[in-house]
Amino acid sequence: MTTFFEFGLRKETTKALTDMGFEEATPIQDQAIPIALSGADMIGQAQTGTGKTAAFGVALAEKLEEENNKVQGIVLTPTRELAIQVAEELNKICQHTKIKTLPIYGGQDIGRQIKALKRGPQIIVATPGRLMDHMRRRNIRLDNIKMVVLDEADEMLNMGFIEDIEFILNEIPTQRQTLLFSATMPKAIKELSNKFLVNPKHVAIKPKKMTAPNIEQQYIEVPEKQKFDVLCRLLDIHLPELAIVFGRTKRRVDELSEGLNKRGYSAEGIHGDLTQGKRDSVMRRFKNGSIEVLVATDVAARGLDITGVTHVYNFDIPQDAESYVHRIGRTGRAGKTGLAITFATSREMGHLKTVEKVSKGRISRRPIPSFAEAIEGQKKMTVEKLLATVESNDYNNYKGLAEQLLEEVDSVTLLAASLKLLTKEPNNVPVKLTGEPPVGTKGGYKGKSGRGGKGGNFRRSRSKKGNNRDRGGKKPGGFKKH
Ligand SMILES: Nc1ncnc2c1ncn2[C@@H]1O[C@H](COP(=O)(O)OP(=O)(O)OP(=O)(O)O)[C@@H](O)[C@H]1O
Ligand SMILES: [Mg+2]
Repeated sequence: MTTFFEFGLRKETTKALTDMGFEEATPIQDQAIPIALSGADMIGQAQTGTGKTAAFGVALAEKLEEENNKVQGIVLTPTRELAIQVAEELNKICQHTKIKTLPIYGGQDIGRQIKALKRGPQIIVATPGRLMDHMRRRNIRLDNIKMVVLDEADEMLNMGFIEDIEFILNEIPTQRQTLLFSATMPKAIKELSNKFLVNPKHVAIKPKKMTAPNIEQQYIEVPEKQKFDVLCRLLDIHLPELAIVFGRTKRRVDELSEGLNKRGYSAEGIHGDLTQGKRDSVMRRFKNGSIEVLVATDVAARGLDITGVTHVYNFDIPQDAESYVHRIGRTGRAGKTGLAITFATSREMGHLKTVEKVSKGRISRRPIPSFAEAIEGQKKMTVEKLLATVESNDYNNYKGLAEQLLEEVDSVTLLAASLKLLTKEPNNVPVKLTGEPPVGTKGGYKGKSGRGGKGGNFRRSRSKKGNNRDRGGKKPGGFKKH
């Protein structure tokens, strides 16, 4: 394994990486950093959670001029949350230099962004739609751009951003360096790279399977109507630190988060119809642990790096293998382990097998957990909490009361009653979700063909019919959301 010192980086960059706790380069960093530093165009592919951000971040930190207050680097991301996160990571990597990174994305006050742009950031991390707004208003000059990074390039194509990306790239001087990153690289990427990259070097850390090795993958065959109860049981059994539950549509996400709250879980939803303020506050509270379950559409499937996500639940099976790989990749990052569980109805079993085959991982079958197992899980949690309180030594105010009670009731009875009180027994508050058609069968959504990978027409035509899936930056009528 290579340490960052071996790349011959300037000391400001190596110091920042050390401050960030990075000791050795990950395999993608090991291979991509020297190529990016050499000035070559590059296509970089490596599994989720393996440090692609820092791979291009280090190159940006090294190659841009800190004394020059013109925008010299642009990173495009498919979602707003990812733009914010990537900008944060780049600011960390550049913390000992004068290089500043600004995220610009839809839904945020444009006046504020204009002011921030005037302060002269060297790097901009943007969603395509909002960057184009600024370009049209001439708030941003792109003639000093030296390096362009397309993060999650394939997703930007899936979302129908192809014309926007072409428009943006056509406005940037051609002597720039262009880098393209993702964990998945479907064929459509080839056309884009043929058009906009010059003799790109391919760096692919491609193990046998697309999914990261430290994610345990399971599925449960469960009828649509039982999914919600099964999810609650699993949450009680697994006791995740933080969990992400993926639902297919915005309505689904709303109904699921409402239902989970009714059953006593602290859950919030995130999807593209919420205001940016709400999206930001949900993400903030999830990151700081005040929400335990994030319910999300695919808007949260790509790139998000949230420490503490131990479990991912595909409440609705993803549309295709790529979506599966990215969704489950929100756990098991940076060497940590994670558990991903996918629900499939009997009619979706064929689709599940296809996802398993294409992603080349093994998804093992698990039975529907019982109510008794759920109670056992909760009891375990109570005992853990109780023992932690014993350890903390912070109960002396209660000792007198305990002695009084022990004069009346025997110790086992008292403790058993206390344990019952402390245990959140699974409740059965009725929760009704609107049914979703199965994926991969007639009447449902079709795997790949439904993604509109090339032209993006899918997105627009579906939205006209009132589909409320969450892939797509363009509202009917051609407005852009991102
Ligand atoms: N060399 C390193 N040593 C230790 N941790 C690292 C290193 N490089 C990156 N990380 C950490 O690993 C985590 C995942 O990195 P990152 O988000 O860049 O992954 P990614 O490859 O872009 O994944 P995805 O495909 O999901 O976008 C981050 O928390 C990051 O800070
Ligand atoms: Mg990433």
